[in-house]
Amino acid sequence: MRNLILVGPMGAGKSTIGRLLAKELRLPFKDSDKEIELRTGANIPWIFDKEGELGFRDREQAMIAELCGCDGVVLATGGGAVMRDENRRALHAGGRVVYLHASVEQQVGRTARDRNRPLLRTADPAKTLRDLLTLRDPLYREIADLVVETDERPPRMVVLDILERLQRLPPR
Ligand SMILES: Nc1ncnc2c1ncn2[C@@H]1O[C@H](COP(=O)(O)OP(=O)(O)OP(=O)(O)O)[C@@H](O)[C@H]1O
Ligand SMILES: O=C(O)C1=C[C@@H](O)[C@@H](O)[C@H](O)C1
Ligand SMILES: [Mg+2]
Repeated sequence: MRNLILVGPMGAGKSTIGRLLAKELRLPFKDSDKEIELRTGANIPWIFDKEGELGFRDREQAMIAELCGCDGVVLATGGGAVMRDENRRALHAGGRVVYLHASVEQQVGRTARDRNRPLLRTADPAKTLRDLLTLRDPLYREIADLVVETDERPPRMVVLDILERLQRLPPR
C-alpha cells in the first residue's frame, strides 16, 4: 500500500502520532491542515472566518486529493475530512487507513487549551465533540484498515501498536 493515512476526531492525536510514525518509518510526514495553512498563508480559524466552513472544506478536498496521490508518506488528515464521499474514496485508495479512536472525555481534555479549532468555539465543546463523533465514527470505520485506541495510552505506545498490527494486515 502506498501511504499510511491517519483519520479520527480532533484530539485523537493524528498530528502527534503521524509525526512519530513517520520518524520511525523514515518517511516524509504531511499534515493536511498544515499543508492548507502553508498553501494559503492563513491559519484555519482565519479561513473559516473569511470563507466559511464550505470554503475550508473545498480547500481540504483539493489537498486530500493531492496528498493521496503521493507515494510513501505518512498523512494526518483533518478531523472532518471523512465527511465528503470524494475524500473517503481518495483516502481508501491512497493507502492503509488507521482510525485513531479517542473517547469524547479524552478529546475534551486534549483540545481544551488550543484555540486553533474553530468548530470548538461553542458554548459546550464537549457536546459539540459528542455530536461530531456520533456523526463521523461510522465514516472513520467505513474506510479504516485498523481501529486503534488512544485513551490512556501515551503516543509511543500507540505508535508501537500501529506498527505491529500493520505487519499482520492481510493484503487488500
Ligand atoms: N495518546 C495520547 N495521550 C495523551 N495526549 C495525547 C495523545 N495523543 C495526542 N495527545 C495530545 O493531544 C493534543 C492533540 O493532539 P493532536 O494535535 O495530535 O490531535 P489531532 O488528531 O491532530 O487533532 P486535529 O484534528 O484537531 O488536528 C496534543 O496536545 C497532543 O500532545
Ligand atoms: O473536525 C473538524 O472538522 C476539523 C478538524 C481539524 O483537524 C481541522 O481540519 C478543522 O479545525 C476542522
Ligand atoms: Mg492535527
